[in-house]
Amino acid sequence: MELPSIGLENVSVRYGDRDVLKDINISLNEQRIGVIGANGAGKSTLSRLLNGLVLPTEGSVRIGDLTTSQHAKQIRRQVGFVFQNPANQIIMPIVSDDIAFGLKNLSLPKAERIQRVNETLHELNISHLADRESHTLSGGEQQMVALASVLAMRPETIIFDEPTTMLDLRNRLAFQHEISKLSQRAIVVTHDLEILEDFERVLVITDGTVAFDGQPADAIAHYRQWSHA
Ligand SMILES: Nc1ncnc2c1ncn2[C@@H]1O[C@H](COP(=O)(O)OP(=O)(O)OP(=O)(O)O)[C@@H](O)[C@H]1O
Repeated sequence: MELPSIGLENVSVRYGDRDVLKDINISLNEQRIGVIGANGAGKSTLSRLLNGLVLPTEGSVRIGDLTTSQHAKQIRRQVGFVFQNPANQIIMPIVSDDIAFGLKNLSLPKAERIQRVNETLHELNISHLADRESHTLSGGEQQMVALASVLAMRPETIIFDEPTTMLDLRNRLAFQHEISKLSQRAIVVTHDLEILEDFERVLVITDGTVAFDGQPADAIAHYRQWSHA
């Protein structure tokens, strides 16, 4: 799969008189990218910029030839987002309907929609949840269903905002395995440093800037050192 380059050029995000992200310039071409840093550093804001959920106050965010300010709708199809709180993402009362929901917008034939739902449930080892009422799921089960809904859409890039917070060890490993298999690009915001071990690149965000950008082990060492200071 040819992955479009993601570029942030002179990007700042301001809320009121507060600079949450400050003049960020980065180009993302890797397939597995982690984003770590302290609470409130700006990680979620950065991740939300990448599919146009947040627009820059200054500068531009480019996905291939498209910019989030001008091509929000096209970019939403290319860049999926798995929210930290799955309750924000699950829409339909029954799990399999929820996973099928987004597929309707892709104009796929019904048989293919059903097949994709089943395949995705199977890949994530959650086929047993297919007929469950969404509101009766545990937090971790909801997180897996939210993940399935985005995976079923097969976007080129998937952004995960703290995807493992509610997962037990087994589901965390299933998630990690799923990420390692993806042909898509995954950008993962997390406090769970272990899941980034095999990633190609990790950004450390400190106070609205990219304080470190490199290999996972070096980025984690930088973050640990910063946290102890
Ligand atoms: N819509 C908003 N309006 C005002 N301030 C905001 C808004 N969204 C985020 N912020 C502020 O911007 C800062 C960065 O928030 P962000 O959610 O990006 O941090 P984070 O690094 O993801 O933190 P955490 O690890 O706690 O999730 C925080 O101080 C937050 O309060």
